[in-house]
Amino acid sequence: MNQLSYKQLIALPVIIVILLIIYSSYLMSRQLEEYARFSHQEDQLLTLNHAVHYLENHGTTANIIQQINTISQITGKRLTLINLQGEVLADSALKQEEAEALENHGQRPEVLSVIQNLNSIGISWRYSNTLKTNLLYTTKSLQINNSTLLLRVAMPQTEVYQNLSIYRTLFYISGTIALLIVTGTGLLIAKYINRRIEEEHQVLERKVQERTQEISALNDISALFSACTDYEELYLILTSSCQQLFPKASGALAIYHSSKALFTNVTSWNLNNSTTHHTFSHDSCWALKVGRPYYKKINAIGCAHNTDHQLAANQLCIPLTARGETLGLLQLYSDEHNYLELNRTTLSTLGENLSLALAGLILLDELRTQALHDPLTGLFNRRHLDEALKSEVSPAKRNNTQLATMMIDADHFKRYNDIHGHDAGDYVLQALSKSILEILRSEDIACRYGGEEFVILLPQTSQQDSIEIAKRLRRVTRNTSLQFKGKTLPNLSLSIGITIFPTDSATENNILKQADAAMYHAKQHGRDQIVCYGDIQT
Ligand SMILES: Nc1nc2c(ncn2[C@@H]2O[C@H](COP(=O)(O)OP(=O)(O)OP(=O)(O)O)[C@@H](O)[C@H]2O)c(=O)[nH]1
Repeated sequence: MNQLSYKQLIALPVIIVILLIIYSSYLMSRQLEEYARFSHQEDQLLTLNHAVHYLENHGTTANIIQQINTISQITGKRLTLINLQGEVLADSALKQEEAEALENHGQRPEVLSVIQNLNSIGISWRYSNTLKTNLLYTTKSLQINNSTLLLRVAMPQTEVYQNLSIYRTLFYISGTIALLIVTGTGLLIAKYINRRIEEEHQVLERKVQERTQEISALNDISALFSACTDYEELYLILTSSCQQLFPKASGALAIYHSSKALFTNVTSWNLNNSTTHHTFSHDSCWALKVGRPYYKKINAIGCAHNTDHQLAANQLCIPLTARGETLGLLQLYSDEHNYLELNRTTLSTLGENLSLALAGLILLDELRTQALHDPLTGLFNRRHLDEALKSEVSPAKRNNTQLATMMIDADHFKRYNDIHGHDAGDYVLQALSKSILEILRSEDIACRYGGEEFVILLPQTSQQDSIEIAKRLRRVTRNTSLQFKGKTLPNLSLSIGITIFPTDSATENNILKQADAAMYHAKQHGRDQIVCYGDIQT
């Protein structure tokens, strides 16, 4: 629908106001006429009363006609003296002989009513045949020298209408002024409303534009999030996006470590560096406790994890969850009044996108772990061993250090399975893997090579040191008590082959062959022993 102009908007109310004014003018005019007639009648009755009173006190039969004429001159009204038979005795508007020649007034309504009741006052608005004009007649009885007479006062109605026309003129002038004021005010109000609507419209348009830009920016961020292949990339995009989209806010991202049941800040922006690496528990955040975003206004209760930013006016914590699991916490701080509140929807959407991205990375991690690990023992698998060999040989070559490779095989494992069952075999392989991990350093790499065979890469390790490690492993394996389904299982013996790069002239391609050859040699010579490839070559 086309927008109406403010003139169109006020046209209908103005027409209604004008009609109302015309109608009320008509009513008012009638009221004014009533009022004018009433006030003139009152005025005339006052004159009549005064005249009667005066004549009763000062009038005599001899001077009555003169008195009437005098009063008429003073008041400007016509006075007529009539007897109870209706005969006119005197009239201030006529000569005495003309007055006496007048027809009997006994049937005039204002006279007749007083003749019938001497205490009453006769009033009549009518046409005067004598004066040829409309008059207001009022009549009252009076006592002069013990005789009862009637005094009639008359006044032309033209006076009434003169006053009425003054009243009307005043009314129309004030009405026109009022109409002009009302119309002018209406126009101004309509103009003001129209301007406000226009402003509101512009504000809305601006908001829609901003929201569209925000949505587009969020889409871009979401696309970048989903393209991330590692956490560092994700943190970088989050930090730069938040700084760009919400320049008046600072913030941090914490990741949940289920193993420790703790959150650790992994990145932050516009905050001091101590925020990153800050660790806190689930209970120290209201958002985590209630399971939905928590917005803290100024002076409200803040979260306990927010130790450095307790003074920030506003704080918004958004739990990051996916498939019902808590993955992390997005924290935002701002000293700008209402800033976070105004951007809450966008920040929540950002939080949702971030949750999805984190869930994607966790899944990717799980897939990577599955792809590179052996499901039974949790050690690296053969695929990872190939990669690890390449990445360990290079630094050994570059730094001229030794890389020890150990091939471990459980002795007579087939028999073990046959006697104690496949499940017990699995259990023993898991126990052996645990023992291997226990004796290794963090930089060592343990892999399940296949079946009951294991390979360990020991960077920067000499033959002597690797023999010590192998001995320790055999000792631990021998001494570990194996309890399975209420039974104590016998311990395994191990045959271990060792080769040292580059001492044993091994190359990247034959390290495993040499370790296998040494292990095979151990098998051939009675099992349960450690053989170094270098020793069987000499
Ligand atoms: N329980 C269990 N057994 C496995 C697994 N992988 C391989 N094996 C068994 O390990 C046994 C290996 O047998 P062999 O290669 O003959 O070797 P061995 O019996 O250990 O004899 P030597 O190596 O000569 O001492 C086979 O019976 C396989 O079935 C596994 O994941 N779990």
